[in-house]
Amino acid sequence: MKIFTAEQLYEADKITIKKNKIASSDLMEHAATQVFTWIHSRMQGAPVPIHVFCGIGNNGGDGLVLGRHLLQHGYKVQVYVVNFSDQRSEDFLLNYNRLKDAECWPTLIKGEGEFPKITKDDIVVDAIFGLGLNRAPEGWVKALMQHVNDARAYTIAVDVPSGLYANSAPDDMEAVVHANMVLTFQAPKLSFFLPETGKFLQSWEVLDIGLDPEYLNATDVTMQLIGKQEVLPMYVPRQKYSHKGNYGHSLIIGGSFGKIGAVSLAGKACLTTGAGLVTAYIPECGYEILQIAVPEVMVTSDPGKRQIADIKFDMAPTVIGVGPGMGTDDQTRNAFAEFIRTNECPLVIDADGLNILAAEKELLESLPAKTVLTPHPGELERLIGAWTDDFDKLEKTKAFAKKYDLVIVVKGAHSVTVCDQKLYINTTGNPGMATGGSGDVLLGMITGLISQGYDPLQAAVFGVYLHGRAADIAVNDTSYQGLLASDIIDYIGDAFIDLFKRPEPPVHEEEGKHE
Ligand SMILES: NC(=O)C1=CN([C@@H]2O[C@H](COP(=O)(O)OP(=O)(O)OC[C@H]3O[C@@H](n4cnc5c(N)ncnc54)[C@H](OP(=O)(O)O)[C@@H]3O)[C@@H](O)[C@H]2O)[C@H](O)CC1
Ligand SMILES: [K+]
Repeated sequence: MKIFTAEQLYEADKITIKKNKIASSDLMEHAATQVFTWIHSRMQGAPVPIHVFCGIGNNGGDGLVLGRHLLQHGYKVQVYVVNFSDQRSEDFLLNYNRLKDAECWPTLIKGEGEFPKITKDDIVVDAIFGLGLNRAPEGWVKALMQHVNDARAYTIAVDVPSGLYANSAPDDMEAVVHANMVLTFQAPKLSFFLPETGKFLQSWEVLDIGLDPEYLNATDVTMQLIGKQEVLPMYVPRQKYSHKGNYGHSLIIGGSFGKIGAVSLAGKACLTTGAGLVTAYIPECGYEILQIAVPEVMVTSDPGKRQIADIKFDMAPTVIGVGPGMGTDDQTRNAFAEFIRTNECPLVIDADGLNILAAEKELLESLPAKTVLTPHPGELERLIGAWTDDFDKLEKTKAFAKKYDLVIVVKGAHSVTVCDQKLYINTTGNPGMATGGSGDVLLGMITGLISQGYDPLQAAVFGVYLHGRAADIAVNDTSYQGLLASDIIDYIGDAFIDLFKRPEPPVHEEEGKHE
């Protein structure tokens, strides 16, 4: 699914109005009616108090239209105008009058003493600010937002939670409405998926407000949300008359005394994702462990007993996954550096491989084009330096990926794959995956996909999706707490089967405020 910037959505708005020869108020009526229908189909007329807070722009206008429909359908609704400015938008004013014509007089809020009482059993609709926010909410407006948050009522935000921008960091983290549900117009916004801003919402749903499909289709975006629909076309079916030689030979390099398990996990995940053959290259101490732990994986041992000391192998791998459990001992560091300088095979690099790259940045110049790096935030920071916020982090990652022609998977609740100035935001996965070894499994899976012929970007995007999906299916049996990295491997097969099963659920749960 495409993620548009606020600027692109405003443009779509204009084009739709012009092309369809409609008034902007018609678009507002349509958009807000969708919000009403969403609420009405769930509440079925229940007499629960609903507080609709409207700003003075078009987001507020949406709130006024919603208030009118709720009122006309007999809901117990109170509409407030958060009167932070006299510069009311035209469509706000039109709908303000329509609301009055429907015998509803909104309550004007002009300061702190005028906040209504909200109980936690009420419903709040936040239509204070939308895409037009251009500075931090201050004074009593900020206090009102906090008053709404403190009430802990079920809160539905129109388009975006007030205080959040679509594609940049909020100016004030204390001045953001916490939403249980965001009913967002036409397309999800980037801020819904990044850790510092995604925490302000629990769930989101897109309402199709009928913006010009031609414009939306033709407009190039730099951000995409990756779900089943996006990965299905990448899937390459297994051919009947194929053999293991058709699916590549992966080499996994890593491991050290006490961390041979990382290579077992990566090797097994690589095979389970479909690689034809997998060889593990590990220090001598791991030889028997690995042969017993994963009999399907072949093992070549390094001359180093407890850690890798000199990377030399007598085979021609299709792809190499390197780093898991490898350590950063001096000998290993030198061996890794020498390997990187001479290697020409496609690479996937994680963990200590990334740490050595961060310490010896000149090695980055020697990486093959489209090498896949899979850093967690700590590893990423060592590579690209500090960032000011999540949006800056992605900009810096884009620049870094461009400089060295890399595919970078920024791991997190929504892992983001960065390549060629584009962002691919994953939708699968769950907090159970915050457990030792799940990164090793991901490295193995991406390596296994490249082994079969997926190009590195597709392998990263598809691998991240499958990894999360396997864990999502697994937690039904294991719970979040009980999920082990090896369980993710056990469910990779189910994740493949699931590609051809049921459609995606419409509601997207985020890690939200309400613990
Ligand atoms: N195509 C669509 O997606 C549609 C969107 N709709 C809705 O319209 C909003 C965007 O509406 P807009 O009027 O552009 O902006 P807002 O309502 O978000 O903001 C209103 C004004 O508030 C002022 N402002 C901004 N920041 C602050 C602040 N921190 N404190 C006080 N005031 C602030 C600003 O005016 P200024 O002149 O004061 O700068 C804003 O203009 C979109 O989100 C949808 O909900 C349509 O209804 C349907 C189509
Ligand atoms: K809002």
